[in-house]
Amino acid sequence: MEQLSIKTSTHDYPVVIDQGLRFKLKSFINKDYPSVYIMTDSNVAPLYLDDVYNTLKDQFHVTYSIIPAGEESKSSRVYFDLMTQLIEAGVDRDGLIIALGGGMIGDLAGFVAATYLRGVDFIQMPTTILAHDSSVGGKVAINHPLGKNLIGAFYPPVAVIYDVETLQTIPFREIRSGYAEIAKHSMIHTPPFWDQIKSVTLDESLSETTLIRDLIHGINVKANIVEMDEREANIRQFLNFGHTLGHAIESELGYGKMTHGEAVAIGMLFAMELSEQHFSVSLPVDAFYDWMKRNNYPLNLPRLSVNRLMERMKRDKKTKNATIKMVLLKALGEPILVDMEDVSLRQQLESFLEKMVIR
Ligand SMILES: NC(=O)c1ccc[n+]([C@@H]2O[C@H](COP(=O)([O-])OP(=O)(O)OC[C@H]3O[C@@H](n4cnc5c(N)ncnc54)[C@H](O)[C@@H]3O)[C@@H](O)[C@H]2O)c1
Ligand SMILES: O=C(O)C(=O)C[C@@H](O)[C@H](O)[C@H](O)COP(=O)(O)O
Ligand SMILES: [Zn+2]
Repeated sequence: MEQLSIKTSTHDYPVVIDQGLRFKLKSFINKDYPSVYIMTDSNVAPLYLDDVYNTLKDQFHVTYSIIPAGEESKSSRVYFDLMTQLIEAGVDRDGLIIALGGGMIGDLAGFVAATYLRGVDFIQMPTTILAHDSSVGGKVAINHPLGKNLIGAFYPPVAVIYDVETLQTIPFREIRSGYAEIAKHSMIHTPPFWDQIKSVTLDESLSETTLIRDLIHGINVKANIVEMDEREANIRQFLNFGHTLGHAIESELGYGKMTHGEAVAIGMLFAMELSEQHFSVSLPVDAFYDWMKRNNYPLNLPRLSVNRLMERMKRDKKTKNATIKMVLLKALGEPILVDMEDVSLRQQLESFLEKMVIR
C-alpha cells in the first residue's frame, strides 16, 4: 500500500493507493455518516458498484445514482438531476458522497458535493489512470457548452481511495488518455521523469509495476504543487500545460468526441512548439510526437475554425484582461506562464492546425 497525505493551508487528506481497496473502504471512513450516496457511471456500475455497496451496507444507509457514461454527463442537466435525487433521498448535511469512477464522475460528484446544502463530505474513488490527476487537488466542475469546467469550485475530498485493481478493466483508449496527463506531469517535472515515460509503450507489454510507478510519480508531482498553491494563484497553473488548446479542442469538437487526454496531448505538442520558438530552445518535440504516434494518439484533426478556437482559448480560466496565457516550457521541468500576443498566436495556431490536418 502506498499512502500520502495532501496538506494544504486549509485541508489535510489521505491518498491511499492499493489493490482491492474497494473491499476495505470502511476502514477509511472514520465518521458515523447517517447516509452515504454513491455516484457512479453506467460502465463502472456493473463492474464495481456492488463491491462498494456491499462493503458499506452493514454500517451505513447507502443509496446510489448511475449516470450515463461519457463527458456529456458533466453537464448542468445531470448536475441538477443529481441534486433532485439527493433531496428526494433525504440526504442531510452530515451525508457523505462517494464518487466512484473516472474524472467525469469525480468532477461532477465533487461539484455536487461542494454545492449540495452548501457542502457535504465526499470521497474520491478513482477508477481510471487519468483520475490519478482529477481525484487529487480538489478541482471540481461541470462543463458549459462555451467551455470546459467553467462552472466549478475548489473543494477537496475527505479522502482519495485509489483501488488500482479497477484499472484492469479500462479500455485501451482510456489508458492512452490517462498517460497523457502522466506525460504532462513528467514534462513539468525534472527530465528523468519524461525519460522514464518516453520509453513506455501503451500495449500489452505495459506492466502493472510500470503503470503504478508512473501513477505514483504523477500524483507526487501534482500533490507537491497543490500543497503549495491549492487555489491556483500561481504555480498550480503549470498543471494546465497543454490545456489551453486542449480544452478548446474538446469543447469545439463537442464533449466526448475526443478524450480529455488526447486533446491535452495535442495541446502539449502545440505548447512545446511554441516554447521552442518563444525561447529559442530545443525541447523533445520530436520524441513526444513519436511517442504519441507509437501509442496511437490522434495526430490529425478535422478542419477547425481558428477564430472559434481563439475565442474558446480566450475563455480559459487563466485569461486576464483578454490576454491568453499559456504554460510554456523554458526547458523540461521549467514551466512558465506566458502572455500570448493574439496575432502571432493566431498565426502559429493556423500553421500548427494545418500540419495536424494533413498529417
Ligand atoms: N479535477 C481535475 O483536476 C481534473 C484533472 C484531469 C481531468 N479532469 C477531468 O476528468 C475528465 C476525464 O476523466 P476520465 O478520463 O477518467 O474520463 P471518464 O470518467 O469519462 O472515464 C473514461 C471512460 O472509462 C470508463 N471507465 C471508468 N473506469 C473504468 C473501469 N475501471 N473499467 C472500465 N471502464 C471504466 C468510463 O465509464 C468512461 O467511459 C474530464 O472531464 C476532465 O476535464 C479533471
Ligand atoms: O489540477 C489542476 O490544476 C489542473 O489543471 C489539472 C488538469 O489536468 C485538469 O484537467 C483541470 O481540470 C483543468 O483545470 P481548469 O481550471 O483548466 O478547468
Ligand atoms: Zn487535465
